[in-house]
Amino acid sequence: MSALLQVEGLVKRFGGVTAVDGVSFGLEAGAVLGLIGPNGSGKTTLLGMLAGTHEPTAGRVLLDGRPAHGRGAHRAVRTGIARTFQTTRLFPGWTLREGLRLARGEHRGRRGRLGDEEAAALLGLDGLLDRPCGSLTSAAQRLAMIALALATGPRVLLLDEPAVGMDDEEAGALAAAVRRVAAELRAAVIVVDHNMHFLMPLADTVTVLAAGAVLATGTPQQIRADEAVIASYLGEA
Ligand SMILES: Nc1ncnc2c1ncn2[C@@H]1O[C@H](COP(=O)(O)OP(=O)(O)OP(=O)(O)O)[C@@H](O)[C@H]1O
Repeated sequence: MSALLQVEGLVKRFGGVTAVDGVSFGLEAGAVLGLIGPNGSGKTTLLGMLAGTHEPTAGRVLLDGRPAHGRGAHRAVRTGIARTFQTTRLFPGWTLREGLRLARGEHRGRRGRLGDEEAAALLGLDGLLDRPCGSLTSAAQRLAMIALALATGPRVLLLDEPAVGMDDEEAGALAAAVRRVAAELRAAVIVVDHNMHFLMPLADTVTVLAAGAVLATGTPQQIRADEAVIASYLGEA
């Protein structure tokens, strides 16, 4: 069986800088991939190519065997690839329910869309649907951003440093929410984060980037024991 998401030989150059240098991997529905690596190793640029905001210099992204790269962020969402960002991008005066309505309305007709209560329950935001987003804790705002991404009915969800600024308890709740999203919605999830306490228990597979290329891929246990990974990244993480 071929993977839901197939990434084949992706390259991205910015002038003379090669940010991503021939990255390939496959990801099944319901699986969580952790993407780690030192600052500047190409993680955000790779997510940008998957999310349609960066045109690959070479290579391709296939969703269910069909090309899904280089078509702009809006088309990527329509195709079924949604992302969140390192910074929160919520309208502070809007409630989560209003945000969900907007996100859903923009992508009318997509399959598998979640109801408000269902989205809130998946993310552990029960009871917060009608509060202005600006009044939520920063951890709840990060979960709310994931809810908005889910409202578009993605089959692939890309999370860029979702646990930033969270304490251990908040990061644990986020990890549980991401697992529910993968298991219950059968979404393939890619999580970029520098917080190994959060990411290692969450990920099924971890891919390590160094200087734009894949240094190692394996289970969290294999990655923790990989000497090249420890030398280039985990030793300082
Ligand atoms: N728009 C751009 N123009 C020129 N160079 C860029 C651009 N975006 C990224 N780069 C370069 O590409 C390389 C990879 O950057 P990227 O942001 O993808 O890394 P990262 O692994 O996400 O880093 P971090 O962990 O700090 O977020 C870096 O050398 C960066 O300076």
